[in-house]
This record gives sequence, C-alpha cells and structure tokens, in this order.
Amino acid sequence: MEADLRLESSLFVGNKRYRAVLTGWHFNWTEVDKKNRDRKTISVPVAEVVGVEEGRVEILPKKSVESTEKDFTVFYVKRCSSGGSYGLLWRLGRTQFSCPSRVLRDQWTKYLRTALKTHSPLRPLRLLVFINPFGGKKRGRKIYHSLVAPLFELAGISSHVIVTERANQARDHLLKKDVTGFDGVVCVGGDGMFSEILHGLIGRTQQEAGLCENDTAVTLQPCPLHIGIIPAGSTDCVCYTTVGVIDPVTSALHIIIGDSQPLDVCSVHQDSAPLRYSVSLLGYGFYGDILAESEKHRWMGPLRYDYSGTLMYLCNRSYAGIVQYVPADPVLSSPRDRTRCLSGCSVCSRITERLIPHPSDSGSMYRSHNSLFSSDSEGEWVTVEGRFRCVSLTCMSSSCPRSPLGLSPSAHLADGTGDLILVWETNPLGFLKFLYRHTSTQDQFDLPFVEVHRVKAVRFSLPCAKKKEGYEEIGGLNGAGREMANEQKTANSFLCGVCCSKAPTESVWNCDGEILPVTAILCRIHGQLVRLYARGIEDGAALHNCSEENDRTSHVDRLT
Ligand SMILES: CCCCCCCCCCCCC/C=C/[C@@H](O)[C@H](COP(=O)(O)O)NC(=O)CCCCC
Ligand SMILES: Nc1ncnc2c1ncn2[C@@H]1O[C@H](COP(=O)(O)OP(=O)(O)O)[C@@H](O)[C@H]1O
Ligand SMILES: [Ca+2]
Repeated sequence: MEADLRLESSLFVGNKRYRAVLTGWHFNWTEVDKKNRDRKTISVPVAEVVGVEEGRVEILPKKSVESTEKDFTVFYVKRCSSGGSYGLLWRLGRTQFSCPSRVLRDQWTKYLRTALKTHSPLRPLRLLVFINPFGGKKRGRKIYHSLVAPLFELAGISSHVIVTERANQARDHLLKKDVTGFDGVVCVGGDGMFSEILHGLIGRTQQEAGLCENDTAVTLQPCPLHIGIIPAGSTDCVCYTTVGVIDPVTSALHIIIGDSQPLDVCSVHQDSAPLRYSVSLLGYGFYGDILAESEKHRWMGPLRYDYSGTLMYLCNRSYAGIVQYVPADPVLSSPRDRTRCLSGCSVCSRITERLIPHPSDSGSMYRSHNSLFSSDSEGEWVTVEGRFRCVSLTCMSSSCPRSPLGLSPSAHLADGTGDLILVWETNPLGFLKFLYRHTSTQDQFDLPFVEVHRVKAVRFSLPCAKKKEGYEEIGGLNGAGREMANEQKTANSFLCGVCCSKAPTESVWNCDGEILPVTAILCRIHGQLVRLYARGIEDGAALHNCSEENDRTSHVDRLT
C-alpha cells in the first residue's frame, strides 16, 4: 500500500472541533478553537494504533455506548509512569470521534486500517497461547481472560489457547505438533514457562534446519516465530528485563503492535544430560541452592524465594570450582561501563548488522559470527579456580522487581555476549553487602571478592580432591578473598547448622529456574537466537512525549 497515505478533515471529540491528519506514519488531531487557532495536538504513531472500531466503543470494561453512524473510535498505546519500575506502563488509550458524514467516517476507518497493515508488518494475526494455571499466584487464567483476551480481540488477533495440564506440555507441543499459520507463541506464566517455549521453539527450528543442537560448534538457526510473555509467574525476570515493568496489559500491547526484540541465548552443554538453554540466570552456588531449597516450598508461591534466600544466606556456603571463559571483545563494551541497554540500543544494533543475511553466504541463512569452537580458539580460554560463593552467567541484565537494575546492570539483551559474575568465598557481611547492592544503584562489582567478565563462552568443572585441599589452605586463588576466608570458615560451620547438619561439597546449577542434573558444563552464547514481542526498556524521556508526540526514544543511557 502507498507509504504516502494521507487523509485530512475536521472531526469532533465531544463538542470540540479538531483538525485530524493521517500521514504515512502518524495520526494527529489538533484542537481548533472558535477563532480557528490551533491548540493542543495529540500525535499517535500509526504503529502504535491498536484498533479502529465503528461507533463509540469501550473495552476493559466492555460497554456498549450510544453512538451514531458518523462515529468511530481509535484505540492506541498510551504511556504512563510506572512508579517504582524502570520501564513505562502502557495503557489502552481511546478517543471517540464524530465525523460530519457517514461517508467520511467510512473513509477514516478504511484509511486507518490500511495504514496499520502497511506500517506494522510484524503485527500478529494468529497466536498460540499457553497458560500455566499454577505459575506465580495461580492467576494466569484470570489474567489472560480478563485483561489480555479482550485486547487481542479488539486488535483482530485470533488465538488458540492451551491451558497446560503438566510441566513441559508447551515445550513438547512446540517440538512435535504442527504450528503452521501461527505468527507467534505467547506464554502466560513465569520464567519457567518462558523457558519451555524457548526450548520448544529453538529445538523445532534446529530440527527443521537439519542441525544438531548438541554440536557445540554449530551456528544455530534463529527462530522464525516471535515469543510473547504475559507475566504471571514468581520472578518474571525475562519480562521485566525486556519490557521494564511486570504488567499484563503493557505486555499484551507490545504483542499486539508486533514489537520485536532480539535476545541472546546461552546453550548449556552437559556430557550425560540433555542440552539446555538459558537467558536470565545460570547460577551455581547461592542461586542454585536457593532454587533447590525453594522447590520444597512451592506452596508458598513467589515468597518461597525470599524464604529460601534468607536460609541460604545464613548457611553461608561456598564451593570449589574451576571456571574457564572466553572473553568478549573489550572494545565493544564492558560490564562495568555504567551504560544501560535501552530500547534501540546501539551496542546491540552493531551485532544485528553483522547477523543480517549476506548474499555471499551459502548454505546458512545467517552469517556465522562465532568461530569460537574452532581449534585455534582454544588459546582464548582464561582459567580461574578456587572457592566461590556463587558463579553466575547471564545473557542480559536480569532485572526483576527484587533487583530493578539486575544481576549485571550494563549487560545487553542482544549483543551476542553474556556476563560472568564470580563471587569468591567471603564473610557473611561482605556477601550481604554484595546482595544488598542489587537493590540500589551502588555498583555490586566494586567489591574485592567480586569479578565480572563479558564473555562468549564458559566452562565449569569440579577440581580434583587434591586441588580442593589446596583451595582450603589458601582460600582460593583470588588474593583479596584470602583474608576473609579464615573468618568465613568459622561462620560457615556455625550458620549451616540452621538448615543442615553438614554443608554439601557441591551445589547445583539453577538454569532459569530449572535444576540441572550435572555440575560440569560448557556454555556458549548465541547472539539474537530468538525474538520477543518487546522493544527493550524505554526510558522516562518517552513519557514527555506521551500526549504531544507519542514517539519512540532510543539510545544507550548512562547509569547515574
Ligand atoms: C538483601 C536483599 C538481597 C536481594 C538480592 C536480590 C538479587 C536478585 C537477583 C535475581 C535474579 C533473578 C534471575 C532470574 C531467575 C529466574 O529464572 C528463576 C526462575 O523464576 P520463576 O520461573 O519465575 O520462578 N528465579 C530464581 O531463580 C529466583 C532467584 C531469587 C533470588 C532471591
Ligand atoms: N500445568 C502444569 N502443572 C505443573 N507444572 C507446570 C504446568 N505448566 C507448566 N508447569 C511448569 O511449572 C514451572 C513453573 O512455571 P512458571 O510459570 O515459571 O511459574 P513460577 O514463576 O511460579 O515458577 C515451569 O517449569 C513449567 O514447566
Ligand atoms: Ca547479551
């Protein structure tokens, strides 16, 4: 359809007269006073128009309002401050217009609908929706049917809804059943439910491409279907990090307008167990122990993590391990550069350019950007070993309501790297300081027992018994941690009596909320392997444009 689609006329909202203009990209209406002077203008990008209906229509709650054949209603995205969160809340804006004639009304509705189709190519028409009825506070079904379904209906999206009856049903469905005709898959639940969709879609895409997922050297194919997340879980970290708020209506609106946010994914290879993927937290030690403990207390709902977190903090455990990593290019970015990955991030855009299809590529649709596992890359591995309070790897900042800036505040959603956070054995007060800084803007990496590295791959293994004894002697190979280690040993044996008679010598891996069955792993980050219906966190500046110029803002912002 024509990019220069244009319509202009007088319209009424209530008893006020407006000059309305639809240009290719924007729908504006400007109040005109009795002396024909322009007053306030409201401008909505066509890409953010949710739907156009004949008559005066109200939804959420749905109401029939008296209207004439000259009326039409436009629904669009309206931004509001989210109070405590970093992102912006999106709400359904609605304006009811009256035209001088029915013919003009029909022209407006036709033009607006055409503009929508033309300017939002990724808007979904058909969605496959999985609801976990037991996630979070068990409100998934209610959230979907009362807040999300009416919006999908308004936007003309047809959805096939499956309420899951068992764990992994959504993953298995995506791996085995026909999904032809769907534009995207939506999960209503938490990070565990998102993880099911992630595994199902990545697995299916590789099967269809004839690729072996387990091969650590293979360049995986990006998934063609978008993923939408309606938050209804306990941590909702993926939603918070990619949208900036935990709010079903905001997420539904991002899905409707077909926003597209690429996301890095970490593949976790384990010798004797199936391949896993992670996007938010791959954590050994503290976060692994919290997860293992919290599974015993699922009945507590989201509070199980606070309870288990307190218990595991008191236990003050540390574990021996060998960590190896391949550093990412330090020229591109650093985990301590105090920047934040925001909507339209320029660091992530650089890798997008490298991933776009190239005419000279044969066989693979995407240019391989990862020669990591070729024989000559062995020399790139850096090794550290000793006793750790926790070892965490995250592909993104992993922010959540508990930690609004996240595990690694300057990590990027789609730059093809992950951040490896090493917390060496330390005393309980030191570790509390580290944890507490996750709740403020203080730098959690500016502590002598903490290291952070931007990486492309990580290996973890357990040391042999002799090496382990060595760590006990010197408190790990990290000089700064040594002094604290002696104090720690006394504290450890005392506090661990709270939950167990003897502290275990090995922890488990928490892989986005799933316990891995083995300890030795090899991880590799795959740049932009999946796409979400999101756009990254919009900063507060977008709010100034709320009514005047409801437009996108995009840049990398500096942390203050
Ligand atoms: C003194 C106060 C200290 C508070 C420190 C808080 C630090 C929190 C960082 C949380 C990062 C969360 C990363 C996301 C993990 C999820 O994938 C996982 C599964 O979520 P779900 O499926 O919704 O249940 N959640 C967890 O592993 C819980 C971690 C809780 C840590 C307190
Ligand atoms: N019907 C079901 N019964 C039991 N478990 C389920 C069901 N549907 C999904 N699950 C599993 O529940 C786990 C937790 O789901 P999630 O939606 O992430 O909630 P939460 O955030 O509270 O952990 C996921 O690992 C998922 O595989
Ligand atoms: Ca990343």
